[in-house]
Amino acid sequence: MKYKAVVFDMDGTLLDTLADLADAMNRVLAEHGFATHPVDAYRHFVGSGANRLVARALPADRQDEDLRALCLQSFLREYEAGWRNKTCLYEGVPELLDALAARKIPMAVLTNKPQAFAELCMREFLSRWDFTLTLGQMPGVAVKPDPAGPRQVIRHLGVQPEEILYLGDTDVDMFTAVNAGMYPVGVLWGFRPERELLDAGAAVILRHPMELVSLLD
Ligand SMILES: O=C(O)COP(=O)(O)O
Repeated sequence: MKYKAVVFDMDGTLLDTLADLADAMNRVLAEHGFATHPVDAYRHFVGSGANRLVARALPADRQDEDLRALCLQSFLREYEAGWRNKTCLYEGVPELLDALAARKIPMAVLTNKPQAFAELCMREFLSRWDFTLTLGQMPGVAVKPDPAGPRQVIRHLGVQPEEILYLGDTDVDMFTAVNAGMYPVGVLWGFRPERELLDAGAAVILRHPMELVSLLD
């Protein structure tokens, strides 16, 4: 078998978190008297960490540092209050994780979600499965697509980068896989379109989670 481990992105790949993220940020925007965004707009705001989500959601002419920092704190507070209201596993993900577990394939999560929320989500939605590591965004550590996070995950898994399938739903995820030497697998059930994933280097595109299993044979 060519591939020995699977690393997953979280938001838009394992979990549909879009509505809870959007609701939290829209509450912050409303609090400041700014226009809110439709939930679908957040498909393009999520993926590069909470800092970038806040900056992308704020009005273009209100990007001053202090306001961004204040809104980031408010966003984290609001998200803490509502992170599991509408969030759920994508259809087919439990079956895929069961299939990987049955084959004893080591699994890990690498996400730009703040570490504390990544851990909460793992406990709430993914505790049935054994993950070697969950690595989220931490202060002072560069977010994906920087290769620092992937290197840490690869070390923990104890396999070569080219033996790892990295599944993600955004261009950032594909760049992350390419930068770290992992095999970039784009998924279409998440937040972004196929064209973006292909342009960012996706080697293969999945329409349903169980399609991953054929890459392991
Ligand atoms: O940007 C985020 O907050 C999370 O994004 P990711 O799980 O797709 O890395």
